[in-house]
Amino acid sequence: MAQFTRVSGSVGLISLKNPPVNALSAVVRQGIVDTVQRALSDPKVKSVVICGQNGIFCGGADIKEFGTAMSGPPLVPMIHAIEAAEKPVVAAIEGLALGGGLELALGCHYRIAHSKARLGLPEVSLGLLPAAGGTQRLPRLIGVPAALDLITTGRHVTAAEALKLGIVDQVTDHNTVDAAVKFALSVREHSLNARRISNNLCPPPSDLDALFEGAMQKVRQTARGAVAPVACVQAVRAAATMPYTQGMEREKELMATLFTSGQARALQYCFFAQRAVGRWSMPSGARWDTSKPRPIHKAAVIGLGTMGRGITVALAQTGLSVVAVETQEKQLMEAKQAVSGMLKRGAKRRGVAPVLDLVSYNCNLQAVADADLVIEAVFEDMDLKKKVFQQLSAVCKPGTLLCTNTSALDIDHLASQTPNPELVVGMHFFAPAHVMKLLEVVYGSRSSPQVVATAMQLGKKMGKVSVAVGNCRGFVGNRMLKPYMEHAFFLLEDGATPELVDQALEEFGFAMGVFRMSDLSGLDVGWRVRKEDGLAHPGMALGQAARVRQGRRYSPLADLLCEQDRFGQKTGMGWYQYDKPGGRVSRPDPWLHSFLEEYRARHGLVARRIDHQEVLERCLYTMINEGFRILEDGIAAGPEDIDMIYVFGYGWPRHRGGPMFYAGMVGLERVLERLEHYHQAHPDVPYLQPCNLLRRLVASGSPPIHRWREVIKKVRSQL
Ligand SMILES: CC/C=C\CC(=O)SCCNC(=O)CCNC(=O)[C@H](O)C(C)(C)COP(=O)(O)OP(=O)(O)OC[C@H]1O[C@@H](n2cnc3c(N)ncnc32)[C@H](O)[C@@H]1OP(=O)(O)O
Repeated sequence: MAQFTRVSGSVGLISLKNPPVNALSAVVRQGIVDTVQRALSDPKVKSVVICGQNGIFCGGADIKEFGTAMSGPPLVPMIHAIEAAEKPVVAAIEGLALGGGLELALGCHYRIAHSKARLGLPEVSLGLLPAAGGTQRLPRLIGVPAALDLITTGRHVTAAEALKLGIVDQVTDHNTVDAAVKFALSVREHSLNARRISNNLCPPPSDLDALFEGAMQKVRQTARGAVAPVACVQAVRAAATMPYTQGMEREKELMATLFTSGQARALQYCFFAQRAVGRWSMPSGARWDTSKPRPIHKAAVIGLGTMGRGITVALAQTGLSVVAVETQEKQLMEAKQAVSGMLKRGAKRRGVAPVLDLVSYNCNLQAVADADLVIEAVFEDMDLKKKVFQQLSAVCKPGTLLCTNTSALDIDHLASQTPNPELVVGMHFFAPAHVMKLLEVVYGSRSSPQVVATAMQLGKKMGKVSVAVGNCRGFVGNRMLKPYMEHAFFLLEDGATPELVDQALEEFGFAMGVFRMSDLSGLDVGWRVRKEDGLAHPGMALGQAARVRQGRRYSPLADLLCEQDRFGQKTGMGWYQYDKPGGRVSRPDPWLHSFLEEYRARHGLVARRIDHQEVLERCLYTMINEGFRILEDGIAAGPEDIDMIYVFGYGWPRHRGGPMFYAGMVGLERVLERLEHYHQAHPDVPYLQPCNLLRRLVASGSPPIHRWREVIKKVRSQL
């Protein structure tokens, strides 16, 4: 709602009240319409200030309302009425003015911001555009290039940048409402014509066509199939080329296409899912709101390879004191140099001093004795990790949390090496660990809720999206990756090339196709795991039995490449070729194509034409099927957890919402039907067998994703 008071004799003060961010819900919009009318019709009121309660101006339209039938007064006429007012209206911007909130402020005649406020039009990240006049007013106010930047990226600007750009008229370090009231008193007699942004023309850019062509090219390159950034450019073009009223029509038209697009739904789902994963729960009933995290003052990292270095940087950047341990002196010195470099570069980017002093380096495990939390990041080898956990149990002070960065190994087995298994938890970071936003927090059967809460909170402090998951081989992310990759190999056997598979996945929106990704992360990683699992060893890839392992279809293609030292980028060849070891630009490799032909001939396989649809269905639907198994097994609490893991850790296109959301968009019946079809064609691939939960969901009428938990509960209770 909105409250009205008269202050300083003649200033009408309208204050938005809708905690936590004063979103413009129907009630708030109605409140604004009513209070503005009251202020304008009150002869004692000579000017008006609009502010938000609790230190926040406005977080924009109420996103929760987007999926519902809209009620209450619409934003556009409401903002027009404010702009058309004959009394000066001043926006007092504290905290945030985002989306519809900033558009409301742009309808006011003046804007005063607190120095700590942030402003922006982030609609693009929700699959929308600023359709309450934002695409038409902002370019008129600050020019086309700056408006294009803000609207297509959705980035927030500080008050200082907003002042420089001309979005706000004044910045204050003091009480913003007091400053705005004072300002409103000083302008009460001023003419308002020039202050109505919609009256103004866009400052003409020098080469309009080149500017918009460049902008369009840029968004098409970075958007990976997202439609909103393209519509944003089109809407700003309308501002630059059309009178205001026509521009508003164009804005409305473009918004209508976006609003009904699946992408907007997916992106809005991601917005809420990202927040929902913070409200974690465990099968024991322990929850985020009943488990209190422990304070962590000092952390330690054991093993300073790529992962350990990144984790050290991420911890130090939160302000924690970190002991970094690597037993070999030479590697320790190399790691110290690398970590210091990363800290310096990070600090430079953020315009702060590097926190080099927070990290101490040591060859001796004894140095972690007084740490509150230790993260083990040694080589992915169970025996080695077990040894480290045994040593840590002897060295650490009582109560120290013991965390492992394993990407797949059994947390319970590691926990059993310590006298206090309740203190053990997985913290699975993604490389590079100081950059990637995802953290899988893996609880074992005996991890205490307090320990999980501590790991989740630490992840949040590091700026990560932390997702709590249960313990199983590969946890959530890597467990689902296995059938996805396996199917990519089968597709090569059946007639595809790495280029074809990658192109289908990249056109779908993945940052990188499965083979390019495999070359980047190194083929040897998976090879080592398969060898440990008894699935691969030299010579096994020959003969008729080569394509059957443990009673099911197996593709030895990746093993065969590894046997020839084709480990990907690091060796300059893998699924693609590179100009040198460590090279990054992939090129199709004629050697690989002949190798595939020979391989198929040797095994009596006849290559057939594979299209993009088959690639997507076989790779993605098997991955999705495994996601349903994960839900059934209780490894993830809900589909949002899986989706956020894939969006933040595996390059799944955000505008497609994550694999489970995507399954809902495709239609669960369709996913089930295609899995059944492929399973019939490939009965030796168990991953293709539709899982029980998927069948149950379809049998329950394919409910929307937010209602899956009800069915999941029933299925779990029957297992
Ligand atoms: C005609 C169309 C015109 C206009 C279109 C729009 O205005 S679209 C909306 C544009 N605004 C945004 O995109 C802002 C979205 N919100 C945020 O980016 C952040 O929430 C924000 C405001 C920066 C605050 O971040 P913080 O980390 O402090 O808190 P958190 O994100 O956890 O949010 C707290 C709770 O508020 C809910 N919420 C935030 N913004 C909105 C919103 N615009 N509508 C509805 N709800 C919103 C958020 O979900 C959190 O809720 P909770 O239940 O606690 O999880």
